[in-house]
This record gives sequence, structure tokens and C-alpha cells, in this order.
Amino acid sequence: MNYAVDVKNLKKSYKQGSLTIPVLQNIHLQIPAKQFVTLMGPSGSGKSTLLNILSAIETADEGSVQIFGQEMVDATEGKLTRYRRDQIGIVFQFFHLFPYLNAMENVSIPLLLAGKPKKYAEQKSKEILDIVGLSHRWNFTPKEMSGGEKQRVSIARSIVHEPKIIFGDEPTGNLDSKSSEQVIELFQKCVSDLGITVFIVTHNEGIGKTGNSNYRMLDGHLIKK
Ligand SMILES: Nc1ncnc2c1ncn2[C@@H]1O[C@H](COP(=O)(O)OP(=O)(O)OP(=O)(O)O)[C@@H](O)[C@H]1O
Repeated sequence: MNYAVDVKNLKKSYKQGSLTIPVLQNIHLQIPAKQFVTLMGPSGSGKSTLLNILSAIETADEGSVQIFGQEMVDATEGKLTRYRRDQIGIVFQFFHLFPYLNAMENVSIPLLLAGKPKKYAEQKSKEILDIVGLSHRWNFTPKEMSGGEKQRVSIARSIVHEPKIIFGDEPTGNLDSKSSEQVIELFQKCVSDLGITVFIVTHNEGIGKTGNSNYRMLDGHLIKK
């Protein structure tokens, strides 16, 4: 089977002075394409570290990390840059939108960074804002939007360049229950309508039970629930 994510024997530790602190211990993870998968676990158990390695923000110490068949461990910086730019979308807890840009301009950014013409980027951004249910807010800046709307703009920004996979680090952590529900529904739509694989870290027990499969991290060990 070709997996979206295929991780084998992944190990990661951090050095603190003379101490080596193991954070990820022999992780195995296989996520089929076009699935919605959740990861829970106590604070400090290693969830963000795993997500950061999958999104090529951090590097593994040992093991194999294949995303859609491409090996990330020991990949060249050029390959990792193309991977981050073209293949993945990332959604954070605190949105990370540019405060002085409106929704359409925020969503356009990945396309402009990839060298697409401004007119194309703006038209495509408006199409994606329509998909996330915010076409009527295209010219609103972040301070004029609710938390849920801001997160839907950041999801629009994460999918505008048509990535194969979205990684979310507590994407509902800063939202009320109704907005959280809308965000999860939107991720499910990304999977069913757009064929994107979605992998999110959550502290919400209810969300941690949704999707195709659910994992738990405990002291750097990954367990399938
Ligand atoms: N850059 C770093 N240098 C040193 N230690 C780090 C670094 N990043 C993370 N750690 C440590 O690795 C461990 C796991 O951190 P990580 O952020 O992955 O946990 P988490 O499960 O995502 O926690 P939370 O739910 O609080 O976000 C923690 O003990 C943390 O202090």
C-alpha cells in the first residue's frame, strides 16, 4: 500500500547541556491517503515534535520518514523547501495571519511566494474562501473576524496551493465549541471533496475520537487507539 505518511523507527532527542533527552522513541506511523487522523497526548509527550518532523520544520535523528513515498530524512535542503512549499499545508492554534492584510490577501500569500501572478492568486484565493464559507468576508482583516473565521481563513491559506496533506497543531485550541465543530467539518470536507489527507494534534477528547483513526502519544511512544 502507498501511504501518505509512512514513518519507521523514528527517534528524536534534544540536548540540554550534557544531558540527552529522548522525545520520540521508535515511532511507527502509517496513514493511508485521504484520511483524517488525530493525535492526542499529555503536554510534553512529543506531539508537536512529531508534527514538526512530518512537516520538515525539524529533522529526525534516526529512522525513515516517507511522505507520499518521498524520504524526508537526509533529503537535500532544496527538496525540503519544495516539499514545504508545494506538498503540505500547516494550520496553527493561533492562526498566524498578517494583521494588515485582508482575508483574500492572506490566502494569496503561498501562491505569490510560489511565483504565481497576483491576479491569478487573488482569483484562486476568492475561490478557496468560497469553499471555506467566507466569500462574503474576503476583504475583512483579521481584527474584523471571529476566531472561527480567522481559523477558516488560515485553513484556506493552507489549501490554496493544493497540497496533498495538511498538518494541524491544535487547530481548535483557541476556539469555542461551535467554531471547533465548523473547523473539524471543514477538515472533513478537505478529505472528502478535495482528497487531502489531514493529520491534527488535539487536546479535545471529542475531536480525538473523530476521523478514520486516532493515536495517542505517551512519553514519546505512539499508540493507536
Ligand atoms: N527545541 C527544543 N529543545 C529542547 N527541548 C525541546 C525542544 N522542543 C521540544 N522540547 C522538549 O521535547 C518534549 C516534547 O515537546 P513537544 O512540544 O513535542 O510536546 P507536546 O506533546 O507537543 O506538548 P504540548 O501539548 O504542551 O504542546 C518536551 O519535554 C519539550 O520540553
